This record gives sequence, structure tokens and C-alpha cells, in this order.
Amino acid sequence: MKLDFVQIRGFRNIDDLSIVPDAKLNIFLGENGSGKSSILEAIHYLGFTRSFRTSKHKNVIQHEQQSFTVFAQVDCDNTIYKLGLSRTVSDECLVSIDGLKSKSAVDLVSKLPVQIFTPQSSDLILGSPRLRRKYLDWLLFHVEQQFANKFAMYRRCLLQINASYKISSRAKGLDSFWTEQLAELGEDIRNLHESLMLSEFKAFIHYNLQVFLPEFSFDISYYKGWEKELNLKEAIDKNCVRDKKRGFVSVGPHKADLRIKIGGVLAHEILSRGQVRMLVAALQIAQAQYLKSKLQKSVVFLLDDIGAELDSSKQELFINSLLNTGSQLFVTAIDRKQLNYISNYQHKKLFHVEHGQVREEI
Ligand SMILES: Nc1ncnc2c1ncn2[C@@H]1O[C@H](COP(=O)(O)OP(=O)(O)OP(=O)(O)O)[C@@H](O)[C@H]1O
Repeated sequence: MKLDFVQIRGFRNIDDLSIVPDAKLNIFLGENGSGKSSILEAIHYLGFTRSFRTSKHKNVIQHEQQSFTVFAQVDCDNTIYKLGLSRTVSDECLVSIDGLKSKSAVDLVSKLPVQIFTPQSSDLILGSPRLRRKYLDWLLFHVEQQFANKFAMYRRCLLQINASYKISSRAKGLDSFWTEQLAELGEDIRNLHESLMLSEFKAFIHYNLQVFLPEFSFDISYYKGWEKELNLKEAIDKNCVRDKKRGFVSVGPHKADLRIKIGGVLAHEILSRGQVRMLVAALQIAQAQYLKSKLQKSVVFLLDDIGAELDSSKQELFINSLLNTGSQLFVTAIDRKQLNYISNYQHKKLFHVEHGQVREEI
């Protein structure tokens, strides 16, 4: 999976920019505010239909413009896809695949596994369980065909029940229909989460942790989102009275978590900021390794400001591990000094970014 060609139009300070990336390593150098992160952000839109910096699409559209467009030609094992995404000021999301309009953004994002590593990625460890669920769900979305559908149906059921919990007069029969559906789908999702954590994926995580943080012994466990000894239907029923008062279902895989501990204590209580970033790097490399081993798919990896809090030997280790999975990398830095090890790489392209324009260094 490689981006052969990328074109970005009307995106932040990028008026119209085209690049032909290297299949392995692409480095974007430029001063603060030159547009380096915006290039990664635009590529991120193809993999997620959203930004990693803002939830307001309007804010990334270039001032005075009505929309932005990102287009990429993707080589997936010699099959070429042409993917396009456009978002307008009126919040429309237009997706095209091989020139044909697609109704579903899922069609687009399933074609292109994209991952991002930024200084904010530490939130995977420091932030709420929602981010760790997203970490698992992203991988399941790409490796398990049934996951996207089950997940969407589960969300729909949850919304229905939460709405009915807020209206006490709702017919009881209808409640029990949705509850049974929710419990069934929730158990399926729990099953997929647990199977993933029992697979070689966990072995990949431990292997990477041994490489990045050999001084610590980690324990990684999955919390399914409700009491251990109950099935989901029993847990929903048990919490029903309290949850109806609060107006939402408080148990289920939407409350699941990945708990990472060292000596019985949550890892973030012990690790330094740099070590937290290494932990995140180890977890993200495991995603790329698993995708590669399970489906022979590789990831487009965006490394924004990799120099922040990772020393050069760890940066190099991170880049090498990702390149070993066949990932295509897009890396930003303010100047070459931040990436003094980069001369070790034969296959790479260097781009200088200035005022939203790029110039390739030959
Ligand atoms: N909607 C917009 N329209 C036009 N310009 C914008 C818009 N939003 C942001 N900008 C500008 O786009 C520029 C690109 O910012 P970007 O974050 O990509 O820079 P960067 O090179 O990654 O900088 P840094 O090294 O400081 O992180 C900034 O100068 C910013 O002020």
C-alpha cells in the first residue's frame, strides 16, 4: 500500500500542491507555519475523513475558499486506486473512488490504512479509555470484515436505548427488543476485541516493548466494559434502574479498555514523558506488524514532529521498525539537524516546505 501521487487543494495555507512520494521514506523540512503538518493532515483525511487537529472541517478549508480537496493515487499490490475526498464549508463530505462518487466514507477509509504519530499521541496512554478502544477498533476495522458493520449496528442500538432510557413512558417490549440486540452485538464486539488480544498482536506489542523499553516488564490486559462474571445481557439488566435514572447504558464494549501496567501500577504513573512516547511507538508498530502478517497490507504512517521527546536513536529505531513492516512514511521536522541520522537511508525523498509549497531536493 503506497501513495504514488498526492494532490492537495485549498487546504490551510496550501493552495495547490502535488507530490510524487517515495515508496518508503518522505521527509518534509520547513520553518514553523510553513505547512508541513498540513500536508500530513490532508493525507490523514484520506484515511479517516477527518483531521487529527480539529473536529471542525471548516477550519482547515483555506480562507476565502468553499472547499478543500485531497486526491491520491494508491498502489495496492499493483492494483491502482484513485481516491478523492472533498469537504465543503456547508460540511458536505464528497468521496470518490476511481472517479466514481461513493456514498460511504467507509469505502474510502477501508482502502487506505493510515496511522499518525504526533506529540499528542501520548494521549493513547495518558488519556481516556476511548482512545485505547479506538486503537483496537482501528485494527479490527482493517482486519475483520464483519467489524465495521457490527460496530455501526451496536452504536445504533445504543443510541436507541439511551434515548428510550430518557423517556420513561417508552413501551417496555420495545426496550427489551433493543436490549437483546445490543447484548448480542456487544458480545460479538467483545469477542473480536478479546480474540485480537489473544492473537500474535499481543506478542508483537511485547516484542516492541522489549526493544524500546527493555528495563520494564509490562502487563497488558483487556477490560471488556462490564463485570467479569456476567454476560452483557445480565450486566445491562443489573444496571438498568440506575442507568435509566442517568439516561444512558453504562456497560458494554463502549466502556472497554486496554490496561497497561508495570508491577501492578498503570504505566503512565511510572514512565517519563519520553518513555510514554516510546510505549505509544511500540503499540503503533504492533498495529503495522499485525496488519502486515495477517493481510499482507502495509500502513501509510504519518510522523509529525517526531523529534519532540524521542531522542535520535529512538527515532531511528521507530523509523526502522516501521520500514520493516513495509510502511510508507511521511515525516516532518523543522530542519535537518533534528534528523541527523537520515543520511543512513538510501531510499528517501526530501521535500522543503515554504508557504504551503514544496520543493523536492534532488
Ligand atoms: N484555514 C486556513 N487558511 C489559510 N491558512 C491557514 C488556515 N489554517 C491554518 N493556516 C495557516 O497554515 C499554516 C500551516 O500550518 P502548519 O501547522 O501546517 O505548519 P507547520 O509547518 O507544521 O508548523 P510547525 O512546525 O510550527 O508545526 C500556518 O501558517 C497557519 O497559520
